[in-house]
Amino acid sequence: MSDAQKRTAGEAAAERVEPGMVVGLGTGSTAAWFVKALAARGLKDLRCVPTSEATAELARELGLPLSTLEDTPRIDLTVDGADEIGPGLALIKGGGAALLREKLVWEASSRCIVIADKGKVVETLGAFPLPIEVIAFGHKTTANRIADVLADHEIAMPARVRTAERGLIRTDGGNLIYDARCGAIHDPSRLADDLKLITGVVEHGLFLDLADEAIIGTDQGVEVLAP
Ligand SMILES: O=C(CO)[C@H](O)[C@H](O)COP(=O)(O)O
Repeated sequence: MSDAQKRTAGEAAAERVEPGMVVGLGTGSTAAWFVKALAARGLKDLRCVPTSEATAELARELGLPLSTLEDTPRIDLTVDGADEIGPGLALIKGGGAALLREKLVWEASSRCIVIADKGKVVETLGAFPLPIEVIAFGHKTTANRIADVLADHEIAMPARVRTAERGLIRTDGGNLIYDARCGAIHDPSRLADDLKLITGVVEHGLFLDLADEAIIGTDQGVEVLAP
């Protein structure tokens, strides 16, 4: 993980924004570099839709004009980080627990750019634990059903609820996150569909067919990847 590479990617993505755009602001350390670089450009008439309370706070501090998905349901361009970038720009996201709002904003966007350091690019998704957002009510029952789906995908390890020192992590929406140590996800599309069918699962961190472009920061500059 290289913060310099994250910064390179974030700054390059900020150059893609034009005055007057509605911009989706991602969450995480790479997205934060984008937000800072965007604010530094001082573009006129932007409206920015943050994907988390943390990003909203950063954007507010930097003086970026904020909006909501309710007030601006169509977004021109979203720029966000990822935990893994696989073939076809299939992604794992949600390491920062913002996957639900992120996916809502991505899906409302005409164009999505994923930004990352070089270490995030993988041949097969799944080394990074797959985040699954779950309603707190009955979450242990939901976890059993998630385990059944994972077993059907030859993933033996049950997903684990995400905790911090103060107890269970809550998302901005008040839900819980389960992390599934998949190892390798051989059929991301089928796994995505199967997880979505579980009552109690709100969303999962597989972002498939959503990224239009990846800007990867390297020590030499940026690499641009297409799906
Ligand atoms: O999906 C995310 C948050 O939910 C982040 O984009 C992802 O975790 C990458 O974070 P970072 O840029 O800090 O490595």
